[in-house]
Amino acid sequence: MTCKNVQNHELSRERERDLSSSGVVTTSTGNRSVRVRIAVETPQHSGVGEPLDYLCERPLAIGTLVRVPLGRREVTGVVWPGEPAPTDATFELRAVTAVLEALPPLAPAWCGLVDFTAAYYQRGRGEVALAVLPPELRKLDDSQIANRVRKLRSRLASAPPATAEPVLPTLTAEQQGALEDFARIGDGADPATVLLYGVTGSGKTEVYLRAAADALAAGRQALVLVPEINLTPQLEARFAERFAGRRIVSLHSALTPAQRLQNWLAAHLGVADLVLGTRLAVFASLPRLGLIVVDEEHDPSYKQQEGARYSARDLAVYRGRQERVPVILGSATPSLESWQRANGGHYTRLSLVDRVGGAVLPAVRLIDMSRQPRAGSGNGGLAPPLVAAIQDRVARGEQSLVFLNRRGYAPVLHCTECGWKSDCPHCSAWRVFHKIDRTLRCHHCGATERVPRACPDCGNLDIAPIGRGTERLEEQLGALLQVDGAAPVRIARIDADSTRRKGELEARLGAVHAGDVDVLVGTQMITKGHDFRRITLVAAVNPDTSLFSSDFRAPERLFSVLMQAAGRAGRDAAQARRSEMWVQTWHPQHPLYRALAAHDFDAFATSQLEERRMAGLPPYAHLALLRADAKTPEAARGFLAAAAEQASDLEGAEHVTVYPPVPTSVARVADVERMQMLVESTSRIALQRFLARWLPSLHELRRTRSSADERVIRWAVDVDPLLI
Ligand SMILES: Nc1ncnc2c1ncn2[C@@H]1O[C@H](COP(=O)(O)OP(=O)(O)OP(=O)(O)O)[C@@H](O)[C@H]1O
Ligand SMILES: [Zn+2]
Repeated sequence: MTCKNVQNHELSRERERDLSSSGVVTTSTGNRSVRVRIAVETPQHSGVGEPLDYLCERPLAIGTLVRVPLGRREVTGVVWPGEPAPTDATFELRAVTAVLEALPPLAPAWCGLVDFTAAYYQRGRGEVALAVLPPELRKLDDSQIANRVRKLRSRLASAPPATAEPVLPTLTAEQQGALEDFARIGDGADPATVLLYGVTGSGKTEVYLRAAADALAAGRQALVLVPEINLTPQLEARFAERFAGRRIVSLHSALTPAQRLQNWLAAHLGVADLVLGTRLAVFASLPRLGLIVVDEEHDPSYKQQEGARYSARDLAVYRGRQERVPVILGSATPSLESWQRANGGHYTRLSLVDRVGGAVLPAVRLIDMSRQPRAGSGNGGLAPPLVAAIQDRVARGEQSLVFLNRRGYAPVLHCTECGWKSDCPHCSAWRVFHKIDRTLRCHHCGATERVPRACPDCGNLDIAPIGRGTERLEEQLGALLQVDGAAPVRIARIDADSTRRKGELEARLGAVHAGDVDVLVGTQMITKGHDFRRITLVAAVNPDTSLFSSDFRAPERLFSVLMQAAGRAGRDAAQARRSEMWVQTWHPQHPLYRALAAHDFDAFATSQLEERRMAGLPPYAHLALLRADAKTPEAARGFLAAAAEQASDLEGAEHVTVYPPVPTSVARVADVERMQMLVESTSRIALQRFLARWLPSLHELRRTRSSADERVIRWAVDVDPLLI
């Protein structure tokens, strides 16, 4: 489809608005037809975000899926709420080609969620609607969908095998109290949003399970969101075990298109009782929705980073209010946004301050690296007391977890002779050395090359890695931990590289849970959510790198990652007292580490919120980022500057501040230069209104800047951006 076709359609809609009629027109063939408003997927750059009008022989229920012509293609669309534009009998609208009747219509509330998402994140409604439906729905015709529905229904005709009633653990007093409070506040006409603030290992999952059981018992469906479902097979298993007689489906991007459609259908038809999914599952169609849980609500992966850049956590809260369903946001380290809302009474805070079974949180040990032997003295940058402490654990048959948020062997290779470094020719970034397959890989554009035998600039044979990633850490630990005559130390590495093959992650986690691993090495993948039972030592070997980042959210993220990592140690009460969290740092006096050592989230959050308030940053101000990509930095900057110029003339401009364009943190990726411009307002509504006035004109601005040195490849807006 070309933009022109869309525009033509749009233009004719403009003309239609001038004329009114009963909504029934006579087409050239004499059939009486009604107008229907249909959301279709139009590309964002076309500037057409609103549903389009079509003709149909009969009225269609809101939420019905249809096939309609759009430009030269035929596409899937959804009958949308709202009045079609008044009719213009002289103009012939195009007709709906097919009605997908096998599928019950989507609920008006679902359309409302999409409407909100589109308006809030400044995208087209049709684009959002179609992007969040299973892609298969766009490909199948009515009889194929009917087939899928029939198969699903017949497969589910028999009730799931009834199994023995699961044995429920006796609730702790805190869990009991939280559930009672939850039931009480959930009873009112306006179900509450609850922030379940529970320290790591306090048994938040049990609270979710009970709340879900109540919703199911009341004949409702429960939606449980998790940050990354493939990281939490354990959670899936716990729900499956607890609700053995119920239908549980998962919704996440790792499913095959056919599975995703099937699971989505099970939710939409109301046959699934429980939906467990990642951020996209917030859009699941759930006719009997009765509860929404957002586990690890602080997790950055709830924010979509392309297309409509929505926050599934925030949409869950919106959806709960709209559908009058209680929402539980759970975390040991809530986002500062949620924490502040709880402080302000917008959310009800329920706290679990103790770990289950009397387990205590691990003692935090800050190792001052300036007092340790320097790297290069054979210790691989690992403090000798830490190595000794891990050795002790190995000898006692306990597990350790060593955390480093950088994969690969070394972040850069360099030539000791001429100073050459392994930069990426396409990005403003180094290419990472992966020893396992002797490649240099750019983690931004994916460019991969064999490691050169000699320096490409001077031919020197002596090229060496600088710094360390998880692959090297694994190698160093292997060398340092092995004691002569002792059994080999079993080290497992879990990161995106080591778990690329299907089943590999489950296998490695399984080995850890089974006790077949002594030391677990990995990236953030291993620090969140897992209920490890045998880990008594957690170490963060290089957390300082994010201490002085320019991103104002970096301290919040670091604190949360470290607290979550610490939370993997000592979860079994029997081992808790000898559990430790080690932090290698050059800044042991830093307030962030001090708060960590005291396990004092409240103190940390309070001081961060105060800093944010003084600096006028979220949650006290509201932000949007306008980004532009172009072949040259000048073109990207020029576009943003011109956009800022336009902004200054708009109504409501006095309520927002538009900052000058700056390069993004990695300014060039795959030969594309990226610039961004921050837009800020103390009022969320003022910002929303302003963006809605401003952004439509940028499509035109982009078209007019067409000369080779002015052209931008794309622009996009990110409302409530997480990464600045
Ligand atoms: N009432 C209970 N009685 C006995 N064991 C319990 C009870 N509640 C939870 N547990 C167990 O306590 C452990 C920790 O619970 P859970 O994993 O839910 O913690 P969490 O609060 O989600 O922690 P994290 O934030 O670290 O993920 C689990 O092994 C769980 O089975
Ligand atoms: Zn690159």
